[in-house]
Amino acid sequence: MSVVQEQPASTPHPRGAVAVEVEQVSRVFAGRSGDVHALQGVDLTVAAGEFVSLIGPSGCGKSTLLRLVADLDEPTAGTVRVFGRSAREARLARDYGIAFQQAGLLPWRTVRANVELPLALSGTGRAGRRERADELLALVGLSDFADHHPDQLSGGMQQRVAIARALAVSPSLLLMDEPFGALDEMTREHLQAQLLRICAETRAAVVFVTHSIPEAVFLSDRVVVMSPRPGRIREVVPVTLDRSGAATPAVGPTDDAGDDLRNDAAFVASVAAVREALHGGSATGRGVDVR
Ligand SMILES: Nc1ncnc2c1ncn2[C@@H]1O[C@H](COP(=O)(O)OP(=O)(O)OP(=O)(O)O)[C@@H](O)[C@H]1O
Repeated sequence: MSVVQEQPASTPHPRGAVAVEVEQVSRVFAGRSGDVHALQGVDLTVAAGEFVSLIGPSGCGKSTLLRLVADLDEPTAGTVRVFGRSAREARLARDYGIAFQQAGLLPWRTVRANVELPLALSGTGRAGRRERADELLALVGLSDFADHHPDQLSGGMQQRVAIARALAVSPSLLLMDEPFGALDEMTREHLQAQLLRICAETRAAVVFVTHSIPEAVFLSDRVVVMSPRPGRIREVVPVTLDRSGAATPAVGPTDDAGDDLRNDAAFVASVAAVREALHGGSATGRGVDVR
């Protein structure tokens, strides 16, 4: 996992207002039976502090796009910039935190030591690391497992550790690929609310891949709807919701404010708009596995 330099949480990134700029990006993979056009001519700009979800049918290139932003892969054509830098420079400058589908934890380190790792790399002292790691483990509900090793945890718990680790140094940009995919519904909704709160506090920009329309709408300022392969942006659905209630810390074990938001007419309308964008209008919408 990449990690980020510690920056004052409330200060905008020094490189200006654009977190991610993807211009005319294509990615072609050499497959056994010919080229696979995963992405074609994709343009996307994510502002600093903006939450953008990518949604679309399986294989439409969502993860590929995220991996290009993270410099885990290179575009066949086009450019990717992160806070004004190339994706490579941004990775080396540790401009972002990553939480991907596979937790990618280090098996020989305890849960706490995994969360502390990015803090150690950014030079945080021992006491500070421990305090921050314990705070994040409490946030994801894993305080009792700090001294366990990853293989003693369920898949969903491992994912929560990876999320805590991605948040460790309050990144200006979070890249998340179905981070809540393996979680039960209650934990998932709880972590969605926590993520909103964290983003409100840190003003981090987020690029978030999901298969869940309600999840995308709950979290996002804009939902980017992609078309089946070759992945292109079919439509960008703006979401305007008052999330101030949902982003405040829950007092009990449930996130009632999040429930209120999900019952809001504006939420229901946005879910319908994204669903329409995904399924509407063309035969290519068939076979979409998005919930
Ligand atoms: N390294 C690779 N080599 C060859 N083909 C690849 C590679 N990575 C991705 N692909 C292909 O590119 C296409 C897009 O894959 P990608 O994983 O980005 O889709 P996705 O939208 O994230 O899918 P899902 O929702 O199922 O996770 C798929 O057809 C996939 O098989």
